Amino acid sequence: MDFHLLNELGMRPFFQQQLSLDELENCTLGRVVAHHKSEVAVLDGTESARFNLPQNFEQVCVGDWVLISGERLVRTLERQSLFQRKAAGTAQERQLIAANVDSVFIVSSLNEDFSLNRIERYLVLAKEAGVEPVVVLTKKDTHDDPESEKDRVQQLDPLLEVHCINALAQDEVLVLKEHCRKGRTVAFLGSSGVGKSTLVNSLVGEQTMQTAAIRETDGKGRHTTTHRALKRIPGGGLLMDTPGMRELQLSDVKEGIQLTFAEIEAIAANCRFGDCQHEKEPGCAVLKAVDNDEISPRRLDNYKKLRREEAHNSATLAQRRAKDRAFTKMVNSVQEQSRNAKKFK
Ligand SMILES: Nc1nc2c(ncn2[C@@H]2O[C@H](COP(=O)(O)OP(=O)(O)OP(=O)(O)O)[C@@H](O)[C@H]2O)c(=O)[nH]1
Ligand SMILES: [Zn+2]
Repeated sequence: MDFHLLNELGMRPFFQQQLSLDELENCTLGRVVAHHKSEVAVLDGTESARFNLPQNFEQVCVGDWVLISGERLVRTLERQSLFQRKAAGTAQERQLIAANVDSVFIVSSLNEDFSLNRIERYLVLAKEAGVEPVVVLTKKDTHDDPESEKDRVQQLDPLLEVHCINALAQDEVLVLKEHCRKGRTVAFLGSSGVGKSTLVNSLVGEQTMQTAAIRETDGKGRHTTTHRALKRIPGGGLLMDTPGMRELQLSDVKEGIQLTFAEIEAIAANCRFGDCQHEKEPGCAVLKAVDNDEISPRRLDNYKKLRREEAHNSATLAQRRAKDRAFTKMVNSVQEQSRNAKKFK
């Protein structure tokens, strides 16, 4: 195995340590750059090859490291980070979207759409996935006081990396280069029109991006091209570009919420009631912190809203139906009671 080439694809001790001596000697490693129904395209340095997914093979996604023996996929290595989505309404089925991303750029433009709530929502997704978030505020050139907005974002978390740039200016985009260096994998989150493609183009250059396609051979040695969800940035790392990133939902993200709103969760430990909803319960430490200006009302509202959405989306279809049935039953019984009450009047 050529570890120098693999390192450029993101190989590091965390993955290497998972290999047995036997595997080190007899297998090769590759990174999944595209995933079709029953096939994956795997890059092992300069060229990529397609492999059939054996039946009963564990779920694989773009960004995964896989172990290969000859023409056969052996196993997937444990992931360092994972973006995933639970298929709507089912308990176990999950859809893996992107594995082993190192940094995710949360892009938000400094115009009317600018919203701390939305940034917090993306922070939840990043933290849940175990990926380092970097907030990038674009369209700095169109705003009178961009630094004040940057300060507001910084207040969400003093340790958060926040940049404020004009995405069209190549020299300003350089602040993100460190994240895109060789061996690093980056991804983008953000609404439509905020400047994600502009950033990518400024980072890698439109021309180079198009020519950066790596040759791929199929089993018969023919060269083919497929849509790659993991692309190499010329002279740098890898760019995760899968449509699934746009469809991430707030389901099964309890931990992401806890990490994003850590200070609220810590204060909530002092509420009188263990199940305090921080609405108007007596002895609520969170509401007291809002009164004392320690937590902004906006942030508390968004925390509650994201928690409700999380709970709703995480409920399985069966659970939702059961809830609906319980509700109907309750309504019927109330109606019956009221009818009976009238009867005996
Ligand atoms: N003035 C200015 N314009 C920008 C900046 N960033 C992006 N734009 C412009 O905003 C528009 C939308 O940018 P895109 O890069 O296409 O946005 P996107 O996030 O990729 O949008 P989708 O592809 O829909 O997800 C384009 O016309 C860009 O030229 C910036 O920092 N300053
Ligand atoms: Zn409370």
